[in-house]
Amino acid sequence: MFKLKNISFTYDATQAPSLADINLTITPGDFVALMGPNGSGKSTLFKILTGLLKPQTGTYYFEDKVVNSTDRCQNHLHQRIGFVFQNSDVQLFNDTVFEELAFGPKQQGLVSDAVNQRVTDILTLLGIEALAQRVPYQLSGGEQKLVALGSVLTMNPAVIILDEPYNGLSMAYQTKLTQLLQSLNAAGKTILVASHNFQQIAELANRVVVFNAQHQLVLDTALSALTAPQEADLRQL
Ligand SMILES: Nc1ncnc2c1ncn2[C@@H]1O[C@H](COP(=O)(O)OP(=O)(O)OP(=O)(O)O)[C@@H](O)[C@H]1O
Repeated sequence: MFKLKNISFTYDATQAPSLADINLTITPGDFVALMGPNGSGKSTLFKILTGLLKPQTGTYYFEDKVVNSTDRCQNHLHQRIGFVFQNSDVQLFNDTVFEELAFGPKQQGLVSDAVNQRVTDILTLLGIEALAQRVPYQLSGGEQKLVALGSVLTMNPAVIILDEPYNGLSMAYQTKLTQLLQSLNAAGKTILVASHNFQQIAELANRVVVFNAQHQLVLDTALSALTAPQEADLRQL
């Protein structure tokens, strides 16, 4: 599904790369956790995968095609990949939560009844029906995170990428999110999650990819194959 070959990315030519020579393959149905210290490059990788940033070197393949900057290619990424940002407020721009969740399916060309049904289903699934007519930017951080997730789910993407999705969520919603992501993965969705919380990761993912402070990918393994010292290191992140 995703294949990265020797990808490097630098925000500023005067600085060291934020991602250094990354090779990574992700297959459909994978549930991958990205871990690593602050600033190691996890969000940068997500922005490359979603087409928001273009790597200076290396090749990025999505569904066996080289990703380039053409509108067609970018639209394809946008249709197939849903991205819940670390700061959800940056991705909410509609006047109501209902409109926020309706925006994606409308763009996909769904008729009005189908859009309304999808939005209602996702509001119910997330337990946020009471927020439907609220203004997104006036919501709490946790509420905004749920709305951002909802706006991704209404598009029914094949891949769901979540950057630190548990931040700001109450315990009840953390549990709900874990169950939801498990059921989405069981239904065939490919899921990538960045988190610093090994405990949460261990309940979810089947694979862990780890970056170091030098922005290199230093470990890529099944969670079940982690050694005790590796697990102890991940619990410190
Ligand atoms: N817009 C930007 N301009 C310049 N440098 C940036 C920018 N965004 C990120 N960086 C730098 O790129 C590196 C990787 O940052 P990134 O946000 O990808 O890390 P991260 O692993 O997601 O961190 P965290 O766990 O803190 O969220 C860091 O050194 C960061 O300072």
